[in-house]
Amino acid sequence: MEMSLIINNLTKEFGKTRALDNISVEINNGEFIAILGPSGCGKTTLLRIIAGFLEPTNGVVKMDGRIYSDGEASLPIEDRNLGMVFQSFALWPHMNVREHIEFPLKSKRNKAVAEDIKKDLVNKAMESTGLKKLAYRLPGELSGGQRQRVALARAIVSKPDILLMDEPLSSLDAELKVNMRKEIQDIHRMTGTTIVYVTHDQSEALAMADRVIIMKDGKIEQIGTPEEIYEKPKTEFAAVFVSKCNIIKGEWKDDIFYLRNYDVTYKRCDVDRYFIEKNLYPIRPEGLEIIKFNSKVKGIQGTIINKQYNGREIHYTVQCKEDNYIVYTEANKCIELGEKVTLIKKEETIN
Ligand SMILES: Nc1ncnc2c1ncn2[C@@H]1O[C@H](COP(=O)(O)OP(=O)(O)OP(=O)(O)O)[C@@H](O)[C@H]1O
Repeated sequence: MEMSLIINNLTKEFGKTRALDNISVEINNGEFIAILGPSGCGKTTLLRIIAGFLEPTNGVVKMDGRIYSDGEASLPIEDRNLGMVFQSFALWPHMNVREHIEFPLKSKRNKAVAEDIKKDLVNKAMESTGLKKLAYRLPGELSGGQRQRVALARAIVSKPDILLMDEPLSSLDAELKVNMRKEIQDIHRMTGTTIVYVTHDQSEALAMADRVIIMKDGKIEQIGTPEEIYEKPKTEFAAVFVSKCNIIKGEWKDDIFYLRNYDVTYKRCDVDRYFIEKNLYPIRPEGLEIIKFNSKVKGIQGTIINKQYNGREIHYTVQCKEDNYIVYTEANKCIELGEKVTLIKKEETIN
């Protein structure tokens, strides 16, 4: 596949704060990329540099061979063919839906586009976002989800090379969020646009993206497909942030892991070298089984200190000596708060 957006050794410093620390990534044409990380990790800074709102301290951003920024020269924002959707959708109260969507086509760079083509582009953008019937409504007469769709339609109308999205769903309620995910995926499929999507919500990133970039402290921790990121985390941070892994301490000797504090061993499954070097074993919450305390069974002993019913599953927090572990079980399993239990690693667990 043809490379589209190339980011090379990108660094951004604000005074003493290094918001981006030597970031390199190549994004394919038409790819849906999620940038995932906690608050302050540099996601927005990366997006703002791609957009052209910020200049990097060092490094290069190139789009289809064209230099966007290289630390010296910089292509002005209006000459980068971008669509943008941000957390606050910034709609003008006096402009109706249709006028909002027409607006980007009135810019200088679209001057040469014929009126009937513009009309066609606006109609297509309204159709793909389901806004046709609402064309003459003002923002104040729309629901949150409908306003978000106007922002999306406005961003895609001029067929951008890249669509940049910064936490676009964060102000919507839970149900609407899940519906809008589907709409964004539909738009991606229909338009084939490259999408760079910033979020701190791992379920959003895993659900929609072709590849996920996990960031921490201005650095890339891991890049991979949602499956790779979830099933084969390569760092402790990726394992905990995305898969909610329990990080069990102990010691590796060849392919056997000896747990610290317990007379228990685990055989090596698909555990990344990173964890072996650090004498750790990451286990996802569904990779442990809870049984009522049984001193004859070799496992981690602990006490249930929290229980959350979650529909299909129950999420338990189990206090085991100095560590707390999270375990998900089927909802029909009945273990009470305060009960003593034994945790056993399921055989089939990948890690
Ligand atoms: N204009 C600025 N001046 C100084 N420091 C800044 C500036 N913009 C960002 N930073 C710092 O750079 C770091 C990265 O910020 P950034 O906004 O990229 O994080 P983020 O991952 O998008 O966080 P959030 O999810 O909270 O928006 C933070 O430590 C932030 O305080």
